[in-house]
Amino acid sequence: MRFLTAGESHGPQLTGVIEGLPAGLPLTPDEINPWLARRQGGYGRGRRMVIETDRVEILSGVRNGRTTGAPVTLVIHNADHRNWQDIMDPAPGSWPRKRALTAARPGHADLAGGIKYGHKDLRDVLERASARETAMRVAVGAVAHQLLAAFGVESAAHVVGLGGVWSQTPFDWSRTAEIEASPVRVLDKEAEARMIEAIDRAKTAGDTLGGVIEARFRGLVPGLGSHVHWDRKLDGRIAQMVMSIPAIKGVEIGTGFANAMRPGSEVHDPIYRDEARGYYRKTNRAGGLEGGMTNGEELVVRAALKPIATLMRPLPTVDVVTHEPADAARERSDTTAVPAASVILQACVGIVLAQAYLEKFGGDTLDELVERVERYKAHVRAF
Ligand SMILES: Cc1cc2nc3c(=O)[nH]c(=O)nc-3n(C[C@H](O)[C@H](O)[C@H](O)COP(=O)(O)O)c2cc1C
Ligand SMILES: C=C(O[C@@H]1CC(C(=O)O)=C[C@@H](OP(=O)(O)O)[C@H]1O)C(=O)O
Repeated sequence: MRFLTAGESHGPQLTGVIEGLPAGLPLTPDEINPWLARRQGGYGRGRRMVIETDRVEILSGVRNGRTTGAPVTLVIHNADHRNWQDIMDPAPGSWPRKRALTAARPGHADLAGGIKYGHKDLRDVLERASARETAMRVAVGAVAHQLLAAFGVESAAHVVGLGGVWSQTPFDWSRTAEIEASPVRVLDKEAEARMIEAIDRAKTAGDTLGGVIEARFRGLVPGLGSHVHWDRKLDGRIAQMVMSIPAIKGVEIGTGFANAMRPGSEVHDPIYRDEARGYYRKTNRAGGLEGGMTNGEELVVRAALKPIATLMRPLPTVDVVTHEPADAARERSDTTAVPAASVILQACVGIVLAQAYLEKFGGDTLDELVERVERYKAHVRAF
């Protein structure tokens, strides 16, 4: 399964094309729209999220609510486009353009993208660099999760830390509804209040915040990915996907960073087996991955999100037209996007896992795939 996304933040729409889905997968907008709503939520988002109510349209590859095996085309319209039509479509050759952005924002793609593609109006860069693109990636991730659900895989995501405040309440599968109801997607109520205060303080100060997020998957078969070649190792593929999410600057599997400072005897998860459970571990510091493969334990992926680059109290920069010192451009912006990013992380890791299932089990129809997965589960139990 592969996919492409296209579309600018303030253009008419985002488009996604997914190729390689099996036939027979139940799929309607109802499976995707709740993911889009979850991604739009979260305390600390800017006014753009008030303008948009993201809804997906499925334009190809599905009939009667099931995939046909043909490429699936997804569309999400940008409601804000109506306010940006003339800005997005300036007369050819006109300069200066309306709302041209020339004071490159430190931390955003503006300067490097402007130099690389020869744009002096850095809006030509930001329109595609914008995390608006993640709306379509989450839609693709929702489709991936439809597939994972057919194999018995469940997932969840939450915020571990935000703006210097750590949640002290560990993740709990029986409390995912509380995570969904929390404005900052944490279980720890005291931390939640302090995170909200931190966001309010940052907003008043014209500043922004980052944080740490976590996605979890259970029900995965062991042996997704492979140890035999670098580009088939699942941890590497997950890291690539996760690092491609805007503003994510670190990725961790299990307790990866803490493990680095402990002796092996306190890190590696001893192996047990009984008839009811098969092979299992009492600890999961490896986060469900060993040797580039799932090991049958819960997959735990963490990521570090830097603070939003656009500051209302701007940092020093240089104007790329005048070459004079300037204050960085100020655009309508989020104060933090950490809660939203946890949903993006969950969706995106789901894409890599769905790809790994399709590679391992093949098949042109969902029925074939499910049958092969079940047969493999029997092999795992007997091994
Ligand atoms: C959900 C989400 C929303 C974001 N919103 C903003 C924003 O409003 N303003 C901004 O400057 N950056 C925002 N970002 C981050 C930028 O898109 C990102 O920092 C930029 O594209 C540069 O890429 P890099 O941080 O990966 O290097 C957001 C990121 C995510 C994941
Ligand atoms: C539009 C989304 O996020 C945007 C990501 C973003 C950025 O620079 O990455 C900048 C902001 O865009 P705008 O200038 O239109 O307010 C965010 O709102 C979204 O998540 O759907």
